[in-house]
Amino acid sequence: MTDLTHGNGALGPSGNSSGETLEELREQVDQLNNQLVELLSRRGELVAQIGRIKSSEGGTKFYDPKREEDQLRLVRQANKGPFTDAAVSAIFKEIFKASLDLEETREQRKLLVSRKKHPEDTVLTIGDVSIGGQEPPVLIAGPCAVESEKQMDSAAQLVAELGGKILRGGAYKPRTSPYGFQGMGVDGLKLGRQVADRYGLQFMTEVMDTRDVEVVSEYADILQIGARNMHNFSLLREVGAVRKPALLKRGLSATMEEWLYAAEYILSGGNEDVIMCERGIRTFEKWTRNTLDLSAVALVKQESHLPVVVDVTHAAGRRDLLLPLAKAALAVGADGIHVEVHPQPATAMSDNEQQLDFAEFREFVAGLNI
Ligand SMILES: C=C(O[C@@H]1C=C(C(=O)O)C=C[C@H]1O)C(=O)O
Repeated sequence: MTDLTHGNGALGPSGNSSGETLEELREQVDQLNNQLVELLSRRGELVAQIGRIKSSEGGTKFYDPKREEDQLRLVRQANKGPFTDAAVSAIFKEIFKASLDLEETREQRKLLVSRKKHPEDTVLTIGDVSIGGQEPPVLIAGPCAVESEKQMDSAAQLVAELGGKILRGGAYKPRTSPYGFQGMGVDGLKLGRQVADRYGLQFMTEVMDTRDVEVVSEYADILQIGARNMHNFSLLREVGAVRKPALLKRGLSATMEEWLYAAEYILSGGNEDVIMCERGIRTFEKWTRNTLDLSAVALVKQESHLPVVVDVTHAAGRRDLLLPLAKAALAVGADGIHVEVHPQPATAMSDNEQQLDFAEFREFVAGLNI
């Protein structure tokens, strides 16, 4: 700074005392701007070179807060005013931010979930089930919660008979009230596994707690991450560290970007087998429990290579809309439908309003024609 203002004589004595006109002063400011831009460009070239060295050494983290802090200290020492140290620091922080963008090339900034990184559809193979790409849509069905051997056995038998491939059933239930049925825990996991095996189905169940990821992985074929846990980054990381497919429900009020970033947590941990599940979002509408966001299904399929399924049960929260919504979901490209079915929904320990009984489920599957 001192060099620029005094060293090369670009500026004469400042202020009106010099007798310079407004135009003359502005002319000098314009010249200085040009010099500043030239210096910034030279600085940018150097930073880009530093970025290339970091990449060639295998680095993926370009941000170096200590290096930035050291520079800020030197800059403050060099500052002779009239700008305050705080003002000069703020300007340099902006320069560091813009410089970081130069270091991280576009290629490196592409997300693992993105089609830009991975243009082909991801097709997951789970046992004898394939999901995604050109595969026919998959039916995921079962009770909301695992409640008993009898309940699970009858539901699984029907799901298998009607062509369902994946049996669902919660052993750990995220209930609004702490006094609501919380699930059977490990006993529920064991029951789900046994019954799924009995009918040649894959078993999907929710994992709510990082401490349960190991035990749930032991019994389940697919780990479900519920809408309320989509923002639970510790859980996402934990699921990213195991080698079990995960079904990631969209959070109640999550944007598509937040939902994709949540999936990125899992993929970046090394677990590439993620199924996205749209389950309705919270809106002002009261006649449905949630609003099914079909544009999210179509758009996430465009933006990402991951399979997308639609949970029609939670999307609307009412039985009369399940079939039309499921048809619409398939029409916009969903890779599967998720629906809850229970032998006696009226006495179910959770979600009585939404689960289909067996007759309704038969009708639903017949209407869906998958
Ligand atoms: C250029 C570097 O990388 C980043 C950008 C910096 C800058 O613009 O000065 C400083 C530290 C890093 O956050 C570096 O590490 O030197």
